[in-house]
Amino acid sequence: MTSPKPKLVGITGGIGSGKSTVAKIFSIFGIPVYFADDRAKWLMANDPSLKQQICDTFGQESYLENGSVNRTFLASHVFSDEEKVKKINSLVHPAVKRDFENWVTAQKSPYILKEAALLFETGSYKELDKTINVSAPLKIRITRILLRDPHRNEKQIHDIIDKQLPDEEKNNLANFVIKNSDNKLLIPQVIKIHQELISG
Ligand SMILES: Nc1ncnc2c1ncn2[C@@H]1O[C@H](COP(=O)(O)OP(=O)(O)OP(=O)(O)O)[C@@H](O)[C@H]1O
Repeated sequence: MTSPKPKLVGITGGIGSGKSTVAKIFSIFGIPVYFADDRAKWLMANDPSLKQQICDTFGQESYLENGSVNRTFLASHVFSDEEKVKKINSLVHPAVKRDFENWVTAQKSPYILKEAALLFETGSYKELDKTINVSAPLKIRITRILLRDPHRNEKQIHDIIDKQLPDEEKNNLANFVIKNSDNKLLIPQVIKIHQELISG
């Protein structure tokens, strides 16, 4: 007998909102989590067909001689140009979609989580059954990012924030909102959503 397909739940949030932290709490409760942004990086470095497409589009310089991604080249020649960002996304997103679909078929759980920074911005939330937005005040997010990534400065963080939907819009689109300010406990909020997802 085949087990029923798990419910697909997206978890997102602006930079530094704590979506990875919250996703890790769900995974401690035994819920499988697909970290889409990490997986996209892995696929760019390891999927032969995606690597070939990237080389064909942006040149052999996209990879170093040892086969690893040439981050310096991509940062200055691809990620700095909006049209090229769209192009590379049009190569990476289908690869992630296929990889996610393969991964889902192997999961035995009432629901699984897909963690991604741009779930609403890319429209990929439409392929999911439910969504969770992790929300935190901007000031707290910036403080936490500067602590986590000391190499970043506030301007770089604001540049990323400007490319993301505002928190209020994401809260309106999401089925569930987890508040991650300093005075809110995460685990009770995770338990409540977990119970709704397994009973609904
Ligand atoms: N409730 C909290 N209290 C204190 N620190 C927190 C809390 N939640 C998250 N953090 C810390 O804030 C930082 C950002 O959290 P996390 O990496 O989970 O965010 P994210 O939304 O996944 O970020 P990004 O979009 O950059 O990947 C991390 O260092 C994390 O440990």
